[in-house]
Amino acid sequence: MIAPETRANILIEALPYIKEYNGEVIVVKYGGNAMIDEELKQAVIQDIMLLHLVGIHVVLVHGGGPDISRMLKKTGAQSRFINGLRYTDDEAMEIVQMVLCGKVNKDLVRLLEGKGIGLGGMDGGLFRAVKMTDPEGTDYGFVGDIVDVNPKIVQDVIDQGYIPVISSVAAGLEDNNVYNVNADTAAAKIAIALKAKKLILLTDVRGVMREPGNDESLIHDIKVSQVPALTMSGAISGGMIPKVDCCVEAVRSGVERANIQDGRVPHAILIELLTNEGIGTMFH
Ligand SMILES: Nc1ncnc2c1ncn2[C@@H]1O[C@H](COP(=O)(O)OP(=O)(O)O)[C@@H](O)[C@H]1O
Ligand SMILES: CC(=O)N[C@@H](CCC(=O)OP(=O)(O)O)C(=O)O
Repeated sequence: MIAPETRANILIEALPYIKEYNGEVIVVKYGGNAMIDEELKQAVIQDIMLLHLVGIHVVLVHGGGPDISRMLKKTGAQSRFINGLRYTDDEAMEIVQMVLCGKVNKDLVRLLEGKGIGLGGMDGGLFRAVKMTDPEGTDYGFVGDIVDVNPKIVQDVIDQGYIPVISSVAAGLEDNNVYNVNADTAAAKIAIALKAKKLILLTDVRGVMREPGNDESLIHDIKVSQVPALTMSGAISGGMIPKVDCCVEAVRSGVERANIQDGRVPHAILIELLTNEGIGTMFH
């Protein structure tokens, strides 16, 4: 049982942080690997609701990679990842759109109990993408690189007092295709376009590790200028590659701070934003 004075003190301790973030946009990316447990999902939703009610404009961008892989498996298709991105053929693209814009998006919107509005990258011209390429000429199929962001629809939803819940698909800029976009990248793009104060990427590890798998090697904070050396060391692989890249892009483009943190910790968002217990890896 917590004494009433202690409870009041906890709230008062949060006051400077609430003042700092009041009226600001915070983009939270909630990854599929941290979404598996219903109790944790509920804790994430409670955090977002609390922040919303104290006047902090949370924009939720979600993943759903494991759900897509499960659904692909049901159809007999395999999932293949290259540099942390899903190779997406046209059949996979249909599943990606169904799972992300349908099941995952609407489940989160429902949990927000009337406060959430679901948006896909096609809504209101939010994201336009071209086919992803890289210097090696890798073919990723219908994986898109967002080249144009029109955040008006998201700002309108915020201005009307709702919480935007965004899925990472995009309309083709130069063709009629729909593209699959990594959700971390989509979160960074929207954070930049909305001039968000902070980008938080929730995942299933404590943050960026110097030695993956060794929790003791967690890097607490990192200057974006230090990232190339870290990448060269080979410490960053798989799904961590797009995460690190997009934190760097966000910070370089004016987002004050980007954080990669453990979505398996209950109330990780509140701990990061409203206490002095910074968790995870902070990019600045
Ligand atoms: N240096 C590293 N530090 C931490 N995790 C790493 C690192 N390199 C690779 N990873 C992997 O990246 C994964 C997170 O990416 P991903 O599975 O795509 O998460 P999400 O579904 O949350 O987007 C971790 O579970 C871990 O296996
Ligand atoms: C291009 C690409 O890889 N797209 C991702 C989109 C979903 C996503 O990013 O989900 P998580 O955040 O849960 O990993 C995919 O198809 O899995």
